[in-house]
Amino acid sequence: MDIVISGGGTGGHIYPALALIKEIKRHEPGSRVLYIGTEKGLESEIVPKEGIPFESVYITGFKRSLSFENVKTIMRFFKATRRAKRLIREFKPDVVVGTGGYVCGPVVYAASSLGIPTLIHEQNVIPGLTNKFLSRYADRVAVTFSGSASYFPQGKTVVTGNPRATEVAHADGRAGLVSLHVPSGKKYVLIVGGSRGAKAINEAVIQMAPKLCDYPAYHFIYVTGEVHYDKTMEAIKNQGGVPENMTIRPFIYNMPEVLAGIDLIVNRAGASFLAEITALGLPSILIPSPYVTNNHQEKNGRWLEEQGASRVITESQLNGSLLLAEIDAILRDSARVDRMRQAAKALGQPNAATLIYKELQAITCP
Ligand SMILES: CC(=O)N[C@H]1[C@@H](OP(=O)(O)OP(=O)(O)OC[C@H]2O[C@@H](n3ccc(=O)[nH]c3=O)[C@H](O)[C@@H]2O)O[C@H](CO)[C@@H](O)[C@@H]1O
Repeated sequence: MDIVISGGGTGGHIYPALALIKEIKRHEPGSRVLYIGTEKGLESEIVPKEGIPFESVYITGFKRSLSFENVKTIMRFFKATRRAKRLIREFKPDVVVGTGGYVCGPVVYAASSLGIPTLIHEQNVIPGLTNKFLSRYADRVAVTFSGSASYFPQGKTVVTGNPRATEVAHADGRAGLVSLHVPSGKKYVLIVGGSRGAKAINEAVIQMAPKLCDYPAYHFIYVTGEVHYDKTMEAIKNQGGVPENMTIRPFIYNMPEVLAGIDLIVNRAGASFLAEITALGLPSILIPSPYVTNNHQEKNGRWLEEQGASRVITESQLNGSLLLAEIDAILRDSARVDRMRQAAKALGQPNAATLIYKELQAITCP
């Protein structure tokens, strides 16, 4: 199955695409793949690192308020569609897939107008603008949560889960910990602010860093986000240095393995991470980003909290002492950890990638 795939801006749209590529290649090793993204998005860095051919189009997102920029965006959309059509005609795929982010707009629209089968994937409970627009043209809409099916046309919408869940469910946790050179026999806490890092979480971690030596049974793996790394390191060093029980990274490229090895995650509430957490049955403390469309991260996070899988802390409540106290309260209580694990696992959809692959087969060989 030869596939053109597009998804971008942040990791939450890119990693589901990469997971789906892995699944297709597992079934059909000879498949050819072309990834179309933007130069500005994280995909221009992540995708070539995976050895996947990458082409870009130039496109920006719509502003929700009235703005002249939107007129420019429409012009860019038509130009990007023309380029996407050229790339698709040259590549001749069997199917074109979009995994969200505005770059999918011109790519999936171009494919549909060329008569090529298309599928889009939605990660969040509340869908993004691009996917809502594309759902009119796509042959299939694969959603992660049954709750989002009502936003899309009936008859072509299927609940599959997020393909990244499948990848994470098969990961080797021991290899993840070894790759980070962390000491053995600890309880491991991963702190990460989504795929780009989060200033508010970084500030809380800087506050709690000097107190971590009081918790020698725990090892903290802390991901700052690429753009925040230098400043955060400087702040931690100015307070007496990196604690012995802390490992700091700007970004983790083997995240599935690392997630499979840890005991607790502190994170934003982005949908791809949540698919991963639930596939593994991992207890979590979630600090939803308040800066996203329709406050959708809080809805994602509260959904897990209601099921008993997570503890949600809002950004306005967040500080270093509260975060450290919550981490300790969960890890000290093994019965609570077990309950959270089971609740998370019950929400996981580890066969998501296979379900989407079957949908792709159905639309390419109707
Ligand atoms: C600010 C913003 O618009 N955020 C959105 C974005 O979040 P964001 O891009 O942060 O997405 P998620 O938190 O959902 O997923 C991040 C992905 O990046 C991976 N990862 C992250 C850090 C790292 O060091 N290494 C690594 O591999 C994770 O394993 C995961 O697969 O897309 C999500 C859709 O999925 C949405 O729900 C979020 O609201």
